[in-house]
Amino acid sequence: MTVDSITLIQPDDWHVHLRDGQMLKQVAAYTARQFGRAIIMPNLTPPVITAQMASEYRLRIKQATADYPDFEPLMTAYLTDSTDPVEITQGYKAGIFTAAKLYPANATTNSAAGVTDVRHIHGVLEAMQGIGMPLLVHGEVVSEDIDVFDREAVFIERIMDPLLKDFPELKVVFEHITTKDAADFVASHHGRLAATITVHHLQINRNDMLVGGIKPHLYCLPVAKRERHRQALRLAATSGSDRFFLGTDTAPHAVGDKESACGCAGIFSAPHALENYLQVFEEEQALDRFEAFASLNGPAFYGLPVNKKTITLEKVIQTVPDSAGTEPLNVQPYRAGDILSWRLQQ
Ligand SMILES: NC(=O)N[C@@H](CC(=O)O)C(=O)O
Ligand SMILES: [Zn+2]
Ligand SMILES: [Zn+2]
Repeated sequence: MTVDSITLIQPDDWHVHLRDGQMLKQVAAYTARQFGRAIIMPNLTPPVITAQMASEYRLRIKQATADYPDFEPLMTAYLTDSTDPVEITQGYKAGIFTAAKLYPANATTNSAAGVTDVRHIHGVLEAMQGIGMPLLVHGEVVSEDIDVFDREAVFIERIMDPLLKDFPELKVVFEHITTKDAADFVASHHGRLAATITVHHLQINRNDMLVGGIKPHLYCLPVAKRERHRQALRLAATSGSDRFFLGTDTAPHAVGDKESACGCAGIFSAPHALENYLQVFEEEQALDRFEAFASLNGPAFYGLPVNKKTITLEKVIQTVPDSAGTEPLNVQPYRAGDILSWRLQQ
């Protein structure tokens, strides 16, 4: 049976980098036009560490998305070695913070101020566990002796597994998983562990990034892995398990910073995120499971209501534009120039 349109409860994006200043102004609407809510990552310079900083940043996002007044940014706190548990819990209780983000120091973009050892934040995690505040984790070790393709799998045994044992009631989201190891770990864990899966990790493997010339616009962290991992992620996303949900990790960097001798990590996937995810579910013959992944599992995990609106995607082809924004901060959308088979009705 062919389907030519699909209507579902409006999805949320549980992992988004909107940046700030001019970049925020030029990328925010791409997220707001599709999603009801978005978990906003705090890795700005300087990072968002206080409730005051988060509420000011939230206002700037609301201004940048004024055309979509119903769009709700959900703010996160950037954890450092010296984060005060009181700051985090008060921010959560005041409704400013929805979650807190653990970046292992130097694991990814703007993570220099991240956590050097999880022991330093045990007090914060204890407090978060007590109030049901989710911990979002960039799950990669940073040890120089660990190959970059193994950093997520090693993180599971060295950090994630002990952390979950130390805090059995803590809600944890393993962000942007890229390996079969992580998908299996989440699926088999009986506690409050979930994972976001990006659309690019469902669509590309490391060959796409490296064969026939290096593609800087497909470089992100965690880096895309072997084909067997991509297949495992597709199985997990379409499995019907409520522990996997949509998180694009859209991470815009100016073209000049991507096409560089030392290019930044991050894929700007916001513009056609839903169309690409839907294509994956169609290819996996799992269209009937898309709404749970995109619109139901995330709110259930976070303890939030589902969105009231619905959206419709139609079987209409469209070409992804080559560029967004203005120089020198112009960005290249994921799959620029490709023809997509679905289109979000506006
Ligand atoms: N995903 C990325 O490759 N980059 C993100 C940071 C992150 O999510 O790790 C960014 O902020 O650019
Ligand atoms: Zn990350
Ligand atoms: Zn991210």
